Amino acid sequence: MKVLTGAQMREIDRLTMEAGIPGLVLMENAGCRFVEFLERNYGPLDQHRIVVVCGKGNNGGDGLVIARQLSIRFKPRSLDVILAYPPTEFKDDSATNWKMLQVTGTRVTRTLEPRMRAATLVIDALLGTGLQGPARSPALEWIREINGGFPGATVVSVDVPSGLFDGGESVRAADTVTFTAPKLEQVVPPTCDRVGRLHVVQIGTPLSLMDKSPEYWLNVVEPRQFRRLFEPRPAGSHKGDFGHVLVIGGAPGKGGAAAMSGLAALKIGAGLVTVATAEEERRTVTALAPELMTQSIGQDPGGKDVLAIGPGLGQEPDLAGVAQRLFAQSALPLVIDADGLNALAGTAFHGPGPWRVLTPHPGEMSRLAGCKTTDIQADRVGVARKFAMERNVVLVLKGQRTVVAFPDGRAFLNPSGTPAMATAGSGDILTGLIAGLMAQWPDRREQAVLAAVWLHGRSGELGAAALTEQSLTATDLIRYLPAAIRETQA
Ligand SMILES: NC(=O)C1=CN([C@@H]2O[C@H](COP(=O)(O)OP(=O)(O)OC[C@H]3O[C@@H](n4cnc5c(N)ncnc54)[C@H](O)[C@@H]3O)[C@@H](O)[C@H]2O)[C@@H](O)CC1
Ligand SMILES: [K+]
Repeated sequence: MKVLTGAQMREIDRLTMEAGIPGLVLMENAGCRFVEFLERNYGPLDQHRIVVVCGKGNNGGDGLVIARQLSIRFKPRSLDVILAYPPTEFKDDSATNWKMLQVTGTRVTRTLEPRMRAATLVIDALLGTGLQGPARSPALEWIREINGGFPGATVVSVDVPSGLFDGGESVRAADTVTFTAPKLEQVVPPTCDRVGRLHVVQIGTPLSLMDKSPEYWLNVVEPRQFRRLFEPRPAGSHKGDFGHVLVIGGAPGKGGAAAMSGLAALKIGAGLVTVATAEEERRTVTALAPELMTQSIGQDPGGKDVLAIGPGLGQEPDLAGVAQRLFAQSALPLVIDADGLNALAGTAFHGPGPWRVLTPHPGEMSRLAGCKTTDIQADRVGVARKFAMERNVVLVLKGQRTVVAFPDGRAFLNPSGTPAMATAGSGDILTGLIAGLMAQWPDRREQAVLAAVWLHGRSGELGAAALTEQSLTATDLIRYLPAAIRETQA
């Protein structure tokens, strides 16, 4: 699903209206979809005490539609509209809706009366995509009231939690019902933490307006993109149909990392997995899973379909040289992680053509890109995208909301994951999942990478729910992988 900036959303709205769909219709649809959401998730609505806080722009206009629809269709126990600005400031479609609301006799005030503090639902229609910079007075005071002034209420935001802006104060919503497409601030940290559950509803904007244009290059990962990868296999399948992964890593004392990558590749369905390690680590590998084959680290990688280089590889110059050579010369697709990335850092590497998937965490990314970790974290999407395009690689920048950037300029944000996954070996599992899926799906490698990233995060969420955030360890991700895979078929 596409993600839009506020400016892109305004442009799409403009094009929609230019195409002949009136703004008033869009606003009515927005309000109706929002009320339907409330009915489904918080119904029966006649049991609620509802306060709708409206700004003076079109977001406030949506709030006026919501109040009118609630009043006509549901008769809540109480319904109050608070106007943050004098009603004379409403313009165009919002002004029209102001007139229409008055016909319903709904109670409207400019101040918060003490009885309203007993509200059970607060609708935040103060500021939407028209926000410029951090929220200012008087909207700012209303944001604070919405967050702290209604102790028993659930806050549901219209389109965007009002004031959502990195470095600004905003509403902290339980749910956000957004129109047409997710907006950038709703899906990237730190602002994504204030959105609550995000629901995208359609209000009549033709999605074709953004489908084709390369200008709309940012997306969120959704399981429906890759559900085909987990459909039942043909009855006559054999292990040779599902690819052979070779994991190269496991220096002395680090065999576990390579073994975990190998196990993850097996558990995501690769037909065969071999792990190449230091001689003394080969038993660590087979002890973790007897299904894994082993070979020595210097042995020819021939006969494999995908190579995963780096888990526990260590920093021996010889091994760094192996990683650099394979990166530059191998005709096979490669996944490169950990010490494999450190081997590339500081060299002027450029993807030679066959798939090169790099999976850095922010620290590794800082070494690859030669900049500070704080600069990367300040613009994760921008840094990842630029790097993928310049170096002709697929870049998987790990962290909260992992970014997957492709060399053609498209990027995807992954919504799944939990801080429980900040634990040793979590990255080794991801490397194995990516390699294992790429080996099975040589014609669907993009979907394979996105699926691996999503499943990794979702397994973490399911595992943390069962085991606690503290007790989840990397191999638990593999235990919860089947449940995550099943969700893609739901
Ligand atoms: N065709 C459209 O444009 C549609 C727009 N819709 C709604 O309209 C919203 C966008 O409407 P608008 O562009 O009118 O903008 P908003 O309603 O988001 O806000 C604009 C108002 O906020 C004020 N403002 C801007 N920055 C501020 C700041 N930092 N602090 C305090 N006040 C600030 C502006 O002075 C302006 O009065 C969307 O989020 C959506 O809810 C929907 O009705 C659907 C159709
Ligand atoms: K809002």
